[in-house]
Amino acid sequence: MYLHGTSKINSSGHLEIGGCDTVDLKQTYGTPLYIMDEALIRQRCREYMDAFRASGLTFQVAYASKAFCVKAMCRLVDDEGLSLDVVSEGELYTALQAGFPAERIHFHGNNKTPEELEMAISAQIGCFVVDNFIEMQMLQALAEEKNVSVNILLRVTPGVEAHTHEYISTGQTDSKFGFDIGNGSAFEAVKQASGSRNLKLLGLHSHIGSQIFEVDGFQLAVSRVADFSLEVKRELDVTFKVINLGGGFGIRYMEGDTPLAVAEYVKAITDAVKKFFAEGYPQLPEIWVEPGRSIVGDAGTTLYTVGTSKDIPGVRKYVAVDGGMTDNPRPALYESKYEAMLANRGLDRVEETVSIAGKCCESGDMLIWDLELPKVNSGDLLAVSCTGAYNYAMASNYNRIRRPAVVFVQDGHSDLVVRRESFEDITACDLVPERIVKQPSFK
Ligand SMILES: Cc1ncc(COP(=O)(O)O)c(C=O)c1O
Ligand SMILES: N[C@@H](CCCC[NH3+])C(=O)O
Repeated sequence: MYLHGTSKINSSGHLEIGGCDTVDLKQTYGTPLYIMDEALIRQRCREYMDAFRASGLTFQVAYASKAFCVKAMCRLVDDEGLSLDVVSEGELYTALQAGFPAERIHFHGNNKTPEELEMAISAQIGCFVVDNFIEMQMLQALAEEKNVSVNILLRVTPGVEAHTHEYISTGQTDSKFGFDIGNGSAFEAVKQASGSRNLKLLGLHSHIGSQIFEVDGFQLAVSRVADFSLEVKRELDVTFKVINLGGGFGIRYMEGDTPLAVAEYVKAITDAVKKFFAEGYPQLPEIWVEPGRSIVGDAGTTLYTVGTSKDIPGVRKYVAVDGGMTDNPRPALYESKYEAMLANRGLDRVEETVSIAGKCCESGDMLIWDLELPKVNSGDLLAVSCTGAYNYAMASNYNRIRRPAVVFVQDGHSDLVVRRESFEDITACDLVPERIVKQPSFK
């Protein structure tokens, strides 16, 4: 397994992250456990901020909180000076509860409810990324009612097909998100937004997809957005102050993955902005981006305890862990691949090829196929790397499995940032109608 950030094998042969021995972490917190390398998260935040500073452009880096949104993470991101992108009232609530400055919060989503818009207006967030005409009308009406002016960006689909899994590709014309540049709907949206009384149109937003390794898709998106901005300037005399180019920068999950360094992505984007907005545009726009996965993805490791196994001679050996698709649905959803190792036996040599099964009542609940490990025993610890993004965030209670705890580790200290769910949590929202009430059979 590739060792990201501060991960290393210590002299006892144990995986250590942030100076914490994972065998000790299991003793303290139990498994499954998400372990987040705080130093690596901070390093990634700084890589973005430094690269943008070097570009000389005015910028905002908004962490896409959908990747991993808990209060401690919001605090950390604020501490590093980033902005925050939220897509629901739940994420907004978490950010506000964490004391994240509202003026640096951007609100996304293709179906924001009136309640969500109200909540965000009342909180005086920095910007709404408006996705469609119905939302624009709703937002205008609510802002007018409250007699306030709200900042907006219009989300456009630039007609760029990102080279990634089709379920996480979003910039193409046939997408549920945004106003299409190609069919005139983006132009109409600019016309309406720039004419509205209570909406302050700052600019455009484009996001082409996720886990992208090449820069050409981003460069093409910048050129399409720049062409469109010039058209809008010419036809409507509207100038954009801000261009938001979304997130999507890829990370290394597996050996064959070849992401660029953060600085290279940023340079490609900022150079493209300088190039395509150079001619005919009154000023270089402010550039905003929204990285999620590339801030937290490789900082996360999930620690499991091995339970049962099933050997089918000549076919395959299944080794089951105490988690699965409930804490990491990505293999089942996207056929995502992960690397893993035995965290308590990091120096032992490889002896067998096994497939890692989750504990859900679902044949598709497989975390890793054909993984080379030392001879695995019940009670061993399995560490799966690169689980910081879209794992805890997409976790579920399927089979009424309790969501794991999350710890931040740094310099030999561990801090619990999300406690493990309890049985009470699992049944907290259940109600039993009076007519079928019976005393609980288990306390
Ligand atoms: C609008 C928007 N912004 C930002 C992101 C973050 O993407 P990533 O985690 O790939 O950086 C996403 C998710 O793909 C998104 O939909
Ligand atoms: N949730 C996806 C990516 C989509 C992100 C949001 N647009 C993943 O796990 O890779």
